[in-house]
Amino acid sequence: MSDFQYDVIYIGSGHAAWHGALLLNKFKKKVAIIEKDRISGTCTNYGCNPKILLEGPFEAIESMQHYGDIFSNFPEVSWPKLIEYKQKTINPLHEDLESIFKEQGIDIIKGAGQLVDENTVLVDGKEYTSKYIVLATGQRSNELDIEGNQLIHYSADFLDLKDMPKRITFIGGGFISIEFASIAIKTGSEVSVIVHSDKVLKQYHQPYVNKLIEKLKNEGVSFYFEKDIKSVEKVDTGLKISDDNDFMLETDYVVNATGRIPNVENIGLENVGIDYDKDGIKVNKFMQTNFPNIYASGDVVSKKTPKLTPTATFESNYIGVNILGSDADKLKFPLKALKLLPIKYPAIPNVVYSLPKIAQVGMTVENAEKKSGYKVKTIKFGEQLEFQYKHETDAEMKIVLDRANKLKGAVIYGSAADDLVNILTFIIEKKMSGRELNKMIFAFPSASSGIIQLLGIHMMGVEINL
Ligand SMILES: Cc1cc2nc3c(=O)[nH]c(=O)nc-3n(C[C@H](O)[C@H](O)[C@H](O)COP(=O)(O)OP(=O)(O)OC[C@H]3O[C@@H](n4cnc5c(N)ncnc54)[C@H](O)[C@@H]3O)c2cc1C
Ligand SMILES: NC(=O)c1ccc[n+]([C@@H]2O[C@H](COP(=O)([O-])OP(=O)(O)OC[C@H]3O[C@@H](n4cnc5c(N)ncnc54)[C@H](O)[C@@H]3O)[C@@H](O)[C@H]2O)c1
Repeated sequence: MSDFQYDVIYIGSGHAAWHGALLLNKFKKKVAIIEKDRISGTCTNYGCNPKILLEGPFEAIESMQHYGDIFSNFPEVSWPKLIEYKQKTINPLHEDLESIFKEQGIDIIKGAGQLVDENTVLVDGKEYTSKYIVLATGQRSNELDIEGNQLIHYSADFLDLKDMPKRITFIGGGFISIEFASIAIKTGSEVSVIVHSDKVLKQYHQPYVNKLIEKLKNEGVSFYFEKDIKSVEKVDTGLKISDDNDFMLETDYVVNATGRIPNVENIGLENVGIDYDKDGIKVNKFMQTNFPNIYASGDVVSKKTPKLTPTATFESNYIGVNILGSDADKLKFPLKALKLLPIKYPAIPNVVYSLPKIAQVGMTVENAEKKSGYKVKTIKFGEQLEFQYKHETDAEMKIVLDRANKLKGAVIYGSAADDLVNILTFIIEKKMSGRELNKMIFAFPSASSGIIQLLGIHMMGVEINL
């Protein structure tokens, strides 16, 4: 053991931290996690987990609706009871994880951590020293510098709303607005989405995004494009949202979902001289900051890679293995293979958890259409596999194949897009051929088996127009 109290200190306890912390702890490293809020970070407490829990009952009803008049009545969701259920299920998670970390021998230090020098972190007036430090402070909701800012709420507030307001408005056209609008409209609330530009979900295949927007509009969501909101004001009948021109909308509740910004302030970056920019902390290809013993991980990193839970987890494991150094030889493949090699991300699937979902992985259709040597095929599996795919007839996907008919990318529109995209990610990563895919046996009937079969036929280079 060195002169330091710890081998590794993590500032932040989200996915970018705890996966690596557990790994290092397993290899007898002395580890501490500093956290100023709930242990386990945004995804567990205020993000992915509560969101998917709230979406579940509405998705179940929507899948019943695909059966047309087979059902004569549809159940009604009690939002207050759903929130109670969410609180009962999600609220204990941070304590459960805290207990697990402590049982494993990881020290949990509650409070805001701030670097004092390259080996010292200050928490509530007490200093802790460590050989390595991992900065994993994540992001927070962007605030709009507009009049009436104090009347605006954020994603975490929405996920804890005891009663759904009669009228609710989301500002922003990204993941959070679209996912939450998909839920809110199902509760009978009057839902509006105000968008800065002329597009929503810019990074996704726009024909599928437009299909989703049309569906949401049909359900009653109002979209207002190219609006630059300048004020929110309390009026007798609710809240008035305005821009600098003549746009005005009355609502009861406003959610600002205009993006998230990295938590780089007040963590002592200046005390040490750690480089950062508006997108986060700068790192090299080994996830090290400009101080080799200080790493940054997850959402707080300035990176082109999507800021998601799986990428934060991947980085956390990668950093853990690199810190382990020689101990990494004891690790099993593939973690061992990461040791001291520059970080290399595999294909990263990403999903909009709207109703229905849109998922993308690998090369986009747009890029494939610009480059030579790639073809784009459309598989209308909702129509072609009507009963297997639970009567969701407008579900479909577009696949990108290279000259050898290997799968390079895909975009999926449909309620099972999240699971399907994982299968397609596997096929892309394993560079499977159509022949290899067709040699395998999959359970039948299932939504995925039929889709894989259609995919396999395309990957054999067979032109099909079913
Ligand atoms: C509403 C919502 C839905 C989302 N849905 C998805 C999804 O479906 N799929 C997906 O992949 N991603 C989703 N995300 C993104 C995902 O939550 C993040 O990518 C992920 O949480 C990043 O992990 P992290 O550890 O880098 O940061 P975080 O989980 O944000 O953890 C950072 C932690 O650091 C703590 N901290 C900050 N400063 C200090 C300090 N000075 N001292 C001590 N502690 C500090 C914070 O309190 C926080 O707990 C969603 C995000 C939101 C907001
Ligand atoms: N399913 C998922 O994986 C998922 C779900 C939710 C959140 N997230 C993560 O959380 C992040 C934050 O989500 P988000 O929806 O807040 O951000 P986002 O980056 O997805 O979208 C932000 C939206 O706000 C708009 N905008 C920016 N400034 C604006 C302004 N001044 N006025 C009006 N609109 C403005 C942008 O044009 C964009 O449409 C995501 O980027 C993602 O990393 C992921």
